[in-house]
Amino acid sequence: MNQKKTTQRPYNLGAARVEQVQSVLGEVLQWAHPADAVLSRWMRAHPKLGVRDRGEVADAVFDVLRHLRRYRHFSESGTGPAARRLAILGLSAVVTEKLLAEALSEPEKNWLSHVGKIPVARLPRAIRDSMPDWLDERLSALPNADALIAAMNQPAPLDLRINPLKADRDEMLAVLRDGPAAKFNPEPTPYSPWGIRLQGRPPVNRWPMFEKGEIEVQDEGSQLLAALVAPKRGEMIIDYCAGAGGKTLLLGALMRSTGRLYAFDVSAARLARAKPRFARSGLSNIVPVVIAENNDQRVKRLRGKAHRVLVDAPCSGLGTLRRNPDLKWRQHPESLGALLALQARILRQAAQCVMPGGRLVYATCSILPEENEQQVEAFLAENPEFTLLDAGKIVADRCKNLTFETPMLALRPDVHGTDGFFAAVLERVKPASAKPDV
Ligand SMILES: C[S@@+](CC[C@H](N)C(=O)[O-])C[C@H]1O[C@@H](n2cnc3c(N)ncnc32)[C@H](O)[C@@H]1O
Repeated sequence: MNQKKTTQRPYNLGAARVEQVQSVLGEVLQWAHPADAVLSRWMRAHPKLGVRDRGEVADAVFDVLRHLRRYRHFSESGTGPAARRLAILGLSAVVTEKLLAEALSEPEKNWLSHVGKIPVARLPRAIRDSMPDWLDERLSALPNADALIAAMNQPAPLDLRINPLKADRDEMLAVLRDGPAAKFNPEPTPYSPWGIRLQGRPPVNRWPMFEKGEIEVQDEGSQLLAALVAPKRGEMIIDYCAGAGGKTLLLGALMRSTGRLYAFDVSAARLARAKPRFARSGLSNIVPVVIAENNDQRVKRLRGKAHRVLVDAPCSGLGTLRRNPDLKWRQHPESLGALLALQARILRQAAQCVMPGGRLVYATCSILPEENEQQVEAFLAENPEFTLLDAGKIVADRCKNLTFETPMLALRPDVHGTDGFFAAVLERVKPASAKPDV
């Protein structure tokens, strides 16, 4: 008998998992980089881990980020390194009790059982639902804040968008339901005519329909923004903050690859990431342009020329907490102040490109009024040649059952099941002389 083999301790998967999560948290909680970037780097450095291992580590890290304040409150009791206690709490939401028990000492087991009995509902909301005070205060001012915050603390499903140039939603749904995607339970999105919602963590970018440019990953809310821009064939459209091209792609397809669609951004790196997506999509009407922050000559040349200008503004991203829970810890009131000034500046610059009778669409993935309604109101006060149109009426054609209480589009995870998105459509009125005589 092999003596060595019988005396070797069996591999303790639970202990390994706690160490893995603790090690990722050690870096993520320094807030130097976005959590998904830290996780991707860590995964690349651990190529031998299987799909399930990766999934459990990522889920536990994201669970800690969602519930960080509550977990820190729980971690005030217990002993050992704080990051280990956080890792244990995150894993307790993700793996089986049996697996976790393999990793824990007796005092740790007792501590976990003790915190499991704390009546969470009696904790103050900012601790219970893990919001920094400044954000909890701002969210309190919104209608049904409890429901909104609770929904933002849930993981999001994965939304796909078909490329209307290359695919039909019903046919794609049938293909997905018939193949290996069936286990992710594909369903049509409730509002967007191009969306398919999946549950779980499907490896979409390895699917042939993704490689062929027939589908893209895009939250339903983001798809609805393209419906709101409502570009037509042959028009000249500017996507002023195109980034990695998420919205550009759908705008280009809605134009049936005709006309001209400028994809502007100040970040060459972001636009570079858009290029393979543009190539896969089969669109030939997109013109990517890296613009300068101020006094850009290309922008000047397009003064008064565009039918539609979309400003998908840099924002706090606080509408996307379901996917990016670290943002609530990485954003601060001071960074918000700088963003507000930048949004107002971009809006002013982009507005100059809109032709008389054309439209400016201002959008964010934030739920904070100062980035949204208040920006639009300030812009309208300074620019009386623009008027606010009714967003609900504009999307009604394409998106059934989508209504809003004000003329602006405001999507919420608790109400619409999308990320939090905001958009307003502003039309530049034609000067009186340009109107036909009656
Ligand atoms: C919300 S992201 C855009 C996301 C993109 N539209 C999409 O759907 O994937 C905002 C973008 O604004 C860009 N940006 C920041 N300052 C800008 C400026 N002054 N002019 C134009 N774009 C700017 C950022 O580089 C970033 O890519």
